[in-house]
Amino acid sequence: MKTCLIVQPIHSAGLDLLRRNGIEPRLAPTPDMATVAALLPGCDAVITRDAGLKAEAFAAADRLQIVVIHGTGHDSVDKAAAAAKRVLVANTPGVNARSVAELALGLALAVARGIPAADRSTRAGAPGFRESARFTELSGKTALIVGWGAIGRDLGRMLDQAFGMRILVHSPRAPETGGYARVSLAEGLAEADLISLHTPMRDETRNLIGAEALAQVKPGAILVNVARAGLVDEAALDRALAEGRLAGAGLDVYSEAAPQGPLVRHANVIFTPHLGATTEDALRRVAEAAAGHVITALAGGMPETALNPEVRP
Ligand SMILES: NC(=O)C1=CN([C@@H]2O[C@H](COP(=O)(O)OP(=O)(O)OC[C@H]3O[C@@H](n4cnc5c(N)ncnc54)[C@H](O)[C@@H]3O)[C@@H](O)[C@H]2O)C=CC1
Ligand SMILES: O=C(O)C(=O)COP(=O)(O)O
Repeated sequence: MKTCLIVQPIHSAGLDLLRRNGIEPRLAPTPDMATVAALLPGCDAVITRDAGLKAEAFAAADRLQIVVIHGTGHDSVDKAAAAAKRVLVANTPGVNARSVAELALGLALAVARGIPAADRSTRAGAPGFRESARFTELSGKTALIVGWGAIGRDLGRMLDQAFGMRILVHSPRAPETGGYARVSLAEGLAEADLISLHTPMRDETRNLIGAEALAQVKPGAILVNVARAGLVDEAALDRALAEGRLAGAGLDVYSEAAPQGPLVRHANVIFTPHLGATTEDALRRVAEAAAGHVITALAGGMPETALNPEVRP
């Protein structure tokens, strides 16, 4: 019997698919790497989410053939350790894009209309919220999409088709922009009323939105980050918010320290706990796609989305 370690819970549809193909899922009780390393000996495959798989866990692997990242971003898996152990790494790109784009849209609207603050005020029975509210429409305004991939494209089209927004695209390597204007980051920041981040986390994108970028934003812009925490310098964002340079920010991803840090004092910052792909629809699709990659690899095949196919000549 082959075994697949499930580092963080996934939709039961993926677990059922594994079992129907003779692969036993083994569920880690917690995703910390010491626990994962203790469970890895004897496992043929791993499915992991944002906890990834780190070098200390790879060190414990004795028959591991494939690690599948449940999702798109693969920054959480140690690729060098995988290569050293000749373990395939695959992800499920694009499968969750619609859910993530919908959350980005939701965060943009929630900031634009102060929905969480309005809810808190209503529940507290506090008077005067309506009278003091000064919010804005998205319609007819300009959106900058940073990273024109599966999610950025989906969001850009929704903002265009549903709100008539002018779409600017900053994505240096994207082959096409669907006819929308391609801009430098500085040009986009200067013009956009909504800035939405959809690039992978890499060395080159770390702190992409830092003090320099935030000094260039159009006053009153909204920032949405549903990509990765490291794209935004949180101290610089805190200063920009304190100085009133932004209307607010919607953050699905943020540093571990953020919920105890200065950003929470801003009522116009909305946090969601990495919920972009957490819909019944996306969770089911991604779990099935991840299980499919495990089944393919353990049968001797190459998953279409393998990130390091060279480990198996
Ligand atoms: N909050 C959540 O639950 C989720 C977050 N994500 C994050 O969103 C990211 C994007 O996801 P997808 O759109 O599916 O990926 P994708 O790979 O389809 O698109 C990424 C795009 O970013 C562009 N890009 C790369 N470097 C860039 C740079 N320096 N500046 C501007 N653009 C750059 C690429 O050319 C590509 O067009 C993922 O890497 C992941 O980190 C993805 C899914 C769920
Ligand atoms: O796809 C991604 O990169 C994500 O961040 C979503 O991850 P998840 O499927 O929710 O574990």
